[in-house]
Amino acid sequence: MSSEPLLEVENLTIEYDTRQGPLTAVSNADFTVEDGEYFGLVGESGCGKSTLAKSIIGGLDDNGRIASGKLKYRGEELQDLGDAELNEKVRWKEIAYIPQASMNSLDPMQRLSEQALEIANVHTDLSEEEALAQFEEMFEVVGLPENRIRDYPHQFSGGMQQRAIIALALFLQPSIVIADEPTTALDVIMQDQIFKYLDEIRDSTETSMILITHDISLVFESCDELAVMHGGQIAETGPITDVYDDPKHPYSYLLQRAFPDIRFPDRELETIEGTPPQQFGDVDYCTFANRCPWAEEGCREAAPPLEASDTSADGHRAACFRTNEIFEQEDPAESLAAIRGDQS
Ligand SMILES: Nc1ncnc2c1ncn2[C@@H]1O[C@H](COP(=O)(O)OP(=O)(O)OP(=O)(O)O)[C@@H](O)[C@H]1O
Repeated sequence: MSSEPLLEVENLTIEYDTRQGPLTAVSNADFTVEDGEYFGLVGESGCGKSTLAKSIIGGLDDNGRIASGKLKYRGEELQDLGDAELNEKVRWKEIAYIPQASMNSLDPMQRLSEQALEIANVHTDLSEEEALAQFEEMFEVVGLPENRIRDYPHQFSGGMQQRAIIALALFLQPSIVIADEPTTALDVIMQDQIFKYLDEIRDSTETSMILITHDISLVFESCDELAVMHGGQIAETGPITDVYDDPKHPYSYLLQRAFPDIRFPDRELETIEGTPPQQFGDVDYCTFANRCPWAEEGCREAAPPLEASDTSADGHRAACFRTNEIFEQEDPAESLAAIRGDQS
């Protein structure tokens, strides 16, 4: 096995051409996903999560492009590869992408087995028999009866369809599955079940997962590492336990307090005022500054580097000029209450 990290996102900037000029959807994103790791990419709607995910498999919309930076899969640079090369080298076999609203991506006219064979034909030399045997195996991993691979999508419930899609993504045994909001269309019970199966997949395969969601508590429950995105920038990244116990960026601190936490059942949930902004042109400022209770003028004058703070653990980095003051010298809850008190 190669000693290179599985996936490296290096200072990646992605732009869309729009009528108002180039929109910077992802700005200098930087993180690494290792073999077998479950990595959460989290942030509110519009933060750039899907754009980043799509760029990894070369699936950006026609008006989107990687403006700078690198994407490396086991050390090999992907950002300049064309469609044919990406198809041959990485898609499905190495990196599988489950898009948002993926239930609509199943072809209603085709049996699941036929959809699996189509993927296998394009991306592998497997015989029909081998491909179907592999698909049956994955049906079992996701908790579906293997004798139902020849069913049509409409013969499955919504949750079963979602599992069938995960089985399709897994069946060529990729090294990474990127799952973009895999459970948003499902009810809470189904969501729980899907996450239970994702856990089982972790135990029975070596697949890494990039789980994209707006729900930071889901990521805390199911991932090893995470990156919190805001306005196209990575606000904070690191091991789950460190970010959970010791957030170093105001956005992840507030986002964490916007979701229920079993440690603090009586705590009031935070609302984060405003919405993530759209950025045009160079993003040489902190995109959270206009929503951040702690922001100062300097936060609007330069983009803070994503770096370790004075006391952060290995691999734990945040992009905030004020992190040491807010999280080391003060108690963030007290200083937040004081700021809010002053403002009211
Ligand atoms: N094809 C496009 N053309 C122009 N702008 C786009 C395009 N696709 C996305 N954007 C913009 O890029 C930014 C990031 O969008 P993206 O879909 O990546 O965010 P997201 O965090 O995945 O949100 P969601 O969870 O709602 O999908 C947003 O401002 C969005 O409006």
